[in-house]
Amino acid sequence: MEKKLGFIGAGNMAKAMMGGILKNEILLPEDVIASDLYQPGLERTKEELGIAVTTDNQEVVKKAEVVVLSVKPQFYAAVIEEIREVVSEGQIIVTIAPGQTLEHLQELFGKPVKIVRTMPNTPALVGEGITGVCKNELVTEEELSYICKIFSGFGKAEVLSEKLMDVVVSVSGSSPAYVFLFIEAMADAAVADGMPRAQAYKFAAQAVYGSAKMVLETGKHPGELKDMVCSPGGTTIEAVRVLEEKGFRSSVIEAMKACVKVAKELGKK
Ligand SMILES: NC(=O)C1=CN([C@@H]2O[C@H](COP(=O)(O)OP(=O)(O)OC[C@H]3O[C@@H](n4cnc5c(N)ncnc54)[C@H](O)[C@@H]3O)[C@@H](O)[C@H]2O)C=CC1
Ligand SMILES: O=C(O)[C@@H]1CCC=N1
Repeated sequence: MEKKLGFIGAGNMAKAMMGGILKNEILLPEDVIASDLYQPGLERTKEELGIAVTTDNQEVVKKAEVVVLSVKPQFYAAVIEEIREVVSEGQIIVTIAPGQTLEHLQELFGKPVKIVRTMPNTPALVGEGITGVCKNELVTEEELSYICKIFSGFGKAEVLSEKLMDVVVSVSGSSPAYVFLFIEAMADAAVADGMPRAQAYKFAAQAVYGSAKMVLETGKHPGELKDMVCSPGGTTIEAVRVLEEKGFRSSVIEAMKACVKVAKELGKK
């Protein structure tokens, strides 16, 4: 029998995960419950997904064997304080917040609790997410596999060492935002050169999608794939020259280092 899955906080990330889990039939709507402080949002989620909803966080813990804490990192301490007494030994608490280490979470609970720390991303909504996963010593390998199965319902899930979790924030948790900026910028340029807006998004997004697929499916180095596009004396190498001149790669690297820094700082709060 499948375990019931609960979400405390039914915002963007929780809805992306629930959408992926239900669409791919990993769980049925009756096996999912979510709580939030914001009642109108909850009612919409109930209508859209057919799941049970409540404004009582403790009810989620009482009804679900696996509970995902899907509030902002700054609300973790308050939510844990609210639910810690009703969390039982056999339950699994899944976290999705940057910076919140297993050690810190354990301290907040103040008692032994099975915790799986993860970092998903919003492409979960369309079944193309990727999630980094690690666990504390109370979680068995079988339980970890079960959590990975749930996360695989909306993309890929990979177990890794906790010290890499801040990197996962920058390379996949936050990175859809940089990719959307990139797509928007490409579309703006296409519009500037006369293409209708909707068509520009389609062409830019499909080019990003196809390029990502080439990296994943050919196994070729991204540099080699880039070289395949650059004809001698052609259009692409000229665009590459300008991107290098404007510090494109360095901007991405610096932005991601800033992202990791904030993830580490969030863990100290
Ligand atoms: N949005 C993203 O792309 C990603 C977000 N995350 C993490 O997911 C978590 C949630 O982020 P988002 O969904 O983006 O935020 P959000 O603001 O969209 O959702 C958070 C929800 O929690 C609710 N909430 C606040 N306090 C609450 C409480 N005491 N009890 C119950 N519900 C409460 C809010 O009303 C809101 O609906 C954060 O920890 C974030 O770092 C992780 C990976 C990607
Ligand atoms: O911006 C944030 O803090 C969260 C974590 C990863 C994506 N969104």
